[in-house]
Amino acid sequence: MQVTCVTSRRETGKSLTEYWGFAPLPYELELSSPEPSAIAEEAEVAFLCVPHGTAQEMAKELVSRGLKVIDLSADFRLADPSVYEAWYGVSHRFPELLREAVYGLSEIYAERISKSRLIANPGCYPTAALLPLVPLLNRKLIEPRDILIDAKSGVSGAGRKAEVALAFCEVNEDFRAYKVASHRHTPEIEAELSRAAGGEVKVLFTPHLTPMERGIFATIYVHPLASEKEIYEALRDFYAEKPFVEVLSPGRIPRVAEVRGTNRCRIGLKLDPRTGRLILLSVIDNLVKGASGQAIQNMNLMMGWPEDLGLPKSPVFP
Ligand SMILES: NC(=O)C1=CN([C@@H]2O[C@H](COP(=O)(O)OP(=O)(O)OC[C@H]3O[C@@H](n4cnc5c(N)ncnc54)[C@H](OP(=O)(O)O)[C@@H]3O)[C@@H](O)[C@H]2O)C=CC1
Ligand SMILES: CC(=O)N[C@@H](CCC(=O)OP(=O)(O)O)C(=O)O
Repeated sequence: MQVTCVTSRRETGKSLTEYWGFAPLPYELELSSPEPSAIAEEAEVAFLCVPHGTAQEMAKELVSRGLKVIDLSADFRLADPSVYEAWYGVSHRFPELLREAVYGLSEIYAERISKSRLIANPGCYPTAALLPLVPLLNRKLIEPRDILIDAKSGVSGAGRKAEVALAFCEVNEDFRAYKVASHRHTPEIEAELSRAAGGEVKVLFTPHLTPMERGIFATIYVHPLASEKEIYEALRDFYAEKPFVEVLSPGRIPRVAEVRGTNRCRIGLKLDPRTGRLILLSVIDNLVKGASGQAIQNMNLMMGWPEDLGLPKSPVFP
């Protein structure tokens, strides 16, 4: 794969290495403005890393010019345009394209992704929550009611733009919940869980911001319908052939440091015998499995390449 075009409206004309010193050298690319016709001349695949509402227009332009598109925004994640409008405050202008888009949760929809030209890359919190829950709901090993998702994210989850609430002194040594009972990832999680359960599923989802650069830790409380051992074996077997999802033996608790910089999702589980609840613990790197890593995994699937091509599996520690 060769990167042929990187866009930015504000930094147009700067060399990529001047703007972003981490790019591998030598790299002669110059940042250009996001012009679909110019992008289409240079590329076969496009990753859209622009805000919600902006991506839909770009996706339409690029798909109609024959490109495969992986959209990292939420514009094609919610199948129902009225749900999208209710949560994102903008209408969907391309409902036909929305119907065609495939939700890019790689491990669950690999087959459909490989045949699609437009992928809705999942949100970071939904990726962490859905990977443990979808196979269990699908196999009726947990109840589809009273699912509580308590999730914590590093600050890079909010993007790179400057914002007072995300400045060092605001975030460091703090820990806060936000968008309580109103986060826009709730309908995304519910839509996928409902599909897996074959009926409507509602969840309580509370996101938190932690003073980490990257990482998501989701603690999920469910009512089990099978023993801890059966649930563990079902998850382990489901992901046995999947290169990036690792299911830990019951009682082994994953850490975000174990997935930092990788495309891994690590899942732990433990039954609380006192309450009868099962606790699922899921960790990902929000920027990799929660965003660009899963986007590359989806490109690999779309191109018919090995799924793990170019993707990091080992974390850097300490
Ligand atoms: N951070 C994360 O963990 C995750 C992010 N995402 C999603 O990925 C996308 C990118 O996120 P992230 O990189 O974090 O966000 P940033 O805010 O860091 O970057 C947004 C980018 O979009 C460009 N942009 C902004 N407005 C427009 C516009 N109207 N037209 C064209 N380009 C525009 C900006 O460049 P310029 O203004 O120079 O054009 C900038 O490069 C978003 O949709 C986000 O929701 C998905 C999963 C995880
Ligand atoms: C810490 C933080 O602010 N996180 C972001 C989620 C980022 C993400 O993955 O979601 P999208 O792709 O849907 O933007 C938030 O809560 O909005």
